[in-house]
Amino acid sequence: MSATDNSGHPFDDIRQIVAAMPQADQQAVAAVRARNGELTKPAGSLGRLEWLVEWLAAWQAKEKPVIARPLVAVFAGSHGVTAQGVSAFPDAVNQQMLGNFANGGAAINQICAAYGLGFKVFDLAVDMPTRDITREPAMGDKDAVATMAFGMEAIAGGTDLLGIGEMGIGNTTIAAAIFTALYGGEAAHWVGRGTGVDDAGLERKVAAVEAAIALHRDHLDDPLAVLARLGGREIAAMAGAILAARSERVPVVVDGYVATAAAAILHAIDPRALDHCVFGHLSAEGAHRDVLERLGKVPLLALDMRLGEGSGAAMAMGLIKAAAHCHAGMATFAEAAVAQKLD
Ligand SMILES: O=C(O)c1ccc[n+]([C@@H]2O[C@H](COP(=O)([O-])O)[C@@H](O)[C@H]2O)c1
Ligand SMILES: Cc1cc2nc[nH]c2cc1C
Repeated sequence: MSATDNSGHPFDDIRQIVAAMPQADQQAVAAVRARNGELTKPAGSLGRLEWLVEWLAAWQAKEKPVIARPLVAVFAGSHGVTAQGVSAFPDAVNQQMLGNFANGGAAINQICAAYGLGFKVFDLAVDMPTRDITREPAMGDKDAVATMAFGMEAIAGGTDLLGIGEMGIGNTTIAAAIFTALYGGEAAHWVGRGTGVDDAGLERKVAAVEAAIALHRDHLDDPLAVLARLGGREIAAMAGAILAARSERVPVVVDGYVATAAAAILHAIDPRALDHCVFGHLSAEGAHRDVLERLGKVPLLALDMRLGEGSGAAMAMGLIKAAAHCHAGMATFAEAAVAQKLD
């Protein structure tokens, strides 16, 4: 199925892919549970690590899940809304950080190196910002769908665990606008300090989100219209990548507040759309906890991180790898001649 068919409204293609999503493989989950009961540890003693292996098995449809080619995909975009003075950093940082990623100098390079994770960057035309959402739709509907299709390429090289992250000065304002559109409430509830704006910057962010919601209010019923009107290209691409991963049964680890905005768009289309996703960490961006509760997700880590660039997802991928290793490599009680629990 292609996301760029010419027939009908461009959003129809995305809805078709969502409607055709595969579901969890319960047989693989049952096999993991059975082996888990034999391994040399008290039942349940690896806590959520045990659940993580069930989750991997459910989506990989494998009785022994493998993480041989983990990949962190980082999507970079630029935002016209920065004209409203909503970030502590200039737009130029986007291009400069692309250079830093390529040279191995960013935090994400080091986390990937530490945990043996592949790393790929997708440049969503950082030299061509989306339009300022306080004045115009960020993108046309076709652009948004084409950008989702580009994001779907993230898994083209093959991966068995996909981390989703982003880079985009101004995109915590974009994420806050998306959450305000999806969930309602005061803009101030969804706005945080991002890269570290001062109080005046925070006020400008709230004003920008309020202006964007007022301008686009008659067009925010459809989550894909929310994505096109308010979203950045990297957010559309992340939504595409998460959806493509589902179609190919690749488990996904979502990064922080901004990446969660992409996931929330899919969840608003179909609440089952994130069943193949875990959330790597609880971002320091204040409203992340509220969003994760709405998505019914418990973050794996809480490290007060607020960097983006897939860093929180990558940290969690290290522990997911360890969970898979325990399951695959531990001895059973019989193999190790260890006495079982007393009855
Ligand atoms: O996703 C998060 O939790 C997060 C929280 C704070 C900042 N960021 C990163 O910081 C940039 C956006 O911050 P800002 O202040 O420019 O909106 C962007 O590059 C994000 O990757 C990301
Ligand atoms: C330096 C810098 C690095 C980043 N990585 C992700 N977002 C970022 C924002 C800034 C400002």
